[in-house]
Amino acid sequence: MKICVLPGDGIGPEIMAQAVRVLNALDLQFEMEEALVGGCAVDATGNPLPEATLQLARAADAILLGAVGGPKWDSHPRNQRPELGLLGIRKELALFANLRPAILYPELANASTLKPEIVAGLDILIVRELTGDIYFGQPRGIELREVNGESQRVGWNTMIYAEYEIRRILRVAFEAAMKRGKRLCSVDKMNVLETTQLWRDIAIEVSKEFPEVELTHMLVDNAAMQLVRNPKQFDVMVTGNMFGDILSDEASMLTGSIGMLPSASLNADNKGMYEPSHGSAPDIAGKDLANPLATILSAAMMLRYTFNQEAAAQRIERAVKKVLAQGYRTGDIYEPGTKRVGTREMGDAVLAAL
Ligand SMILES: NC(=O)c1ccc[n+]([C@@H]2O[C@H](COP(=O)([O-])OP(=O)(O)OC[C@H]3O[C@@H](n4cnc5c(N)ncnc54)[C@H](O)[C@@H]3O)[C@@H](O)[C@H]2O)c1
Ligand SMILES: CC(C)[C@H](C(=O)O)[C@@H](O)C(=O)O
Ligand SMILES: [Mg+2]
Repeated sequence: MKICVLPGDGIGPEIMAQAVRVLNALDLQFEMEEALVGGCAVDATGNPLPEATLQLARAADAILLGAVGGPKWDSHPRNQRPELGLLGIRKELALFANLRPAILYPELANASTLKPEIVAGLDILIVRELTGDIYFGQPRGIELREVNGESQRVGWNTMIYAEYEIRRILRVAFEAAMKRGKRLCSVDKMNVLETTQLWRDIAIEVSKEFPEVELTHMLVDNAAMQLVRNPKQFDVMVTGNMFGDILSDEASMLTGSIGMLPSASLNADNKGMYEPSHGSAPDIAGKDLANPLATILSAAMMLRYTFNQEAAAQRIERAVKKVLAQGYRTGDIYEPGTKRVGTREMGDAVLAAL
């Protein structure tokens, strides 16, 4: 089981260290190799995704990523943006299916931004398309154009989906729904955008292959509202790259914190990159404050989806549940009466629970 470990920037190395300790505590044989991606790779090589990193990622069975980016690189030219390292791996490895489970651990009911009775038992899976949409669409750019009789800078991007891209992510979502509550909500903006009119048409076509799943459609603005009004109406949600980015951050707060939301980014062969849904959290980086649980839970997803080690995945998930029951909390999920711990201590607690 070869794992390419990419700690990245900001809190990335701190949370990754805890996930690696947890993996090493299992009775499994991993070969782990670390490489640079993001801002640290820009600093070392000028390239957010050095060729050596890409090669290692290709050669590995799975990739574990911390986070990339930070203010240090905000004024770098666009081809040196740390985020390009992440987007580059997703695209190069065709990791088109991003699974983001938003699950409320009962111990965190009070950490949720919603009332306990609205979120109790929450278990939603957001299936986000990850290699298309406005993120990758061409043409794009910033240039001088004649507007209203004067020369002005204009910025533009292209929201584009080909039929095959929509079809394959819809199939992943329907298959996930088959294994869960058999309800799928497809989120689009078909009232305004042609791209998502096509999305809705194809969702309806693909639904014919899955007659047991109840397919509903929702416009993205309403979906954002419904997520905080009554999130338990959802089982599986499927949407495009950009809407999925936004809705999954929103959903994370229903579970208490973005520091709790893991993710799997899979290709057609279940090769995957596993990453927390949050970013490099520059405001708390280097202070031993970050919540490592999203990364640790991402490692559990890796064991489940790429390595078929369901028992080991559940062992990690039970350990996380246990440390929460024992009252351990990083600052993002802290409430009076619980034990506030740092990143490393949270890792210690998970190891002890294992
Ligand atoms: N997958 C990724 O690598 C990824 C994802 C999102 C953002 N980013 C990048 O991260 C940088 C910062 O972005 P941002 O501030 O918009 O989003 P962010 O997710 O990094 O942080 C948003 C807020 O959530 C908090 N937070 C995030 N993760 C946490 C954790 N594990 N524990 C406790 N608190 C946590 C942060 O402290 C911050 O207050 C940007 O450069 C952005 O592009 C990277
Ligand atoms: C860092 C950024 C490119 C990334 C995204 O938008 O996909 C992040 O926000 C995420 O959710 O993984
Ligand atoms: Mg995001």
